[in-house]
Amino acid sequence: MSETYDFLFKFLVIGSAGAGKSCLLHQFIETKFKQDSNHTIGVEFGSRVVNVGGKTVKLQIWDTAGQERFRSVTRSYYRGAAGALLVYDITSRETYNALTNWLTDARTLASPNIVIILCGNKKDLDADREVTFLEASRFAQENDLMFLETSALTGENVEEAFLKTARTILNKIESGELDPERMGSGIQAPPKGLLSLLQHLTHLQLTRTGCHGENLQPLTLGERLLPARRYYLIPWVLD
Ligand SMILES: Nc1nc2c(ncn2[C@@H]2O[C@H](COP(=O)(O)OP(=O)(O)OP(=O)(O)O)[C@@H](O)[C@H]2O)c(=O)[nH]1
Repeated sequence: MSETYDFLFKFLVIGSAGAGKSCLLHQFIETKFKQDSNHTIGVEFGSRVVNVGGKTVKLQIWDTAGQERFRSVTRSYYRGAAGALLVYDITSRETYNALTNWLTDARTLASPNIVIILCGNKKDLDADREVTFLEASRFAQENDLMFLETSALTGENVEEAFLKTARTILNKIESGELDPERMGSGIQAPPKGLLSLLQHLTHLQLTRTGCHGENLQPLTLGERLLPARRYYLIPWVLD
């Protein structure tokens, strides 16, 4: 089934293990709570086409593993992201304290213009709260982030978090602050080139090892293939 859309935005979901990233993605894509969610290994992938500000936008969402041991793998997926959900668990101060590290990674490894929304997840567990709304909203303000408290369990504010981020990116495109033509902006028009058409149809992504043989990275359009590198086709959906 072919889809048409005006823009494709690459999104990341980042934050500490157990904050509820996979459940948020699942709630957004399937409109239901993911029971028995296990730790994510590396990255998982989901996509959904939404209407924002009169435009059709395909959100290509990468759900990353929060566990430290996957950090080097997940970091290689940051490149070219247009938006990110930075997630902590309102019942876990530990996940809140780690936000600064996640934020530094996002700002340095993704595009400098990345639009980030802070999500205080597990809003339904208010009785066990360790982080107040006020404290987190101050953090968001100081760090130029949008902010919502969400619940992947009840679905509260989940759709809003993704749509608010997409709307902000669109506004930046319309005001000229973001250039969708710029490589690495995380924004694409529908697939035209052979590489993106192949990826779009097969859900396989062409990746390569980095300069020193480390981390798999997605290939960008127009990139030349080099004999010293190794190339792999990997599925977009990893679970
Ligand atoms: N009550 C409640 N529980 C939630 C919510 N979101 C996630 N959970 C639970 O929190 C646990 C972790 O959720 P995951 O979505 O797997 O967490 P994650 O951030 O993807 O974790 P990693 O993949 O290890 O990085 C699971 O037991 C979920 O059932 C929520 O909004 N409310």
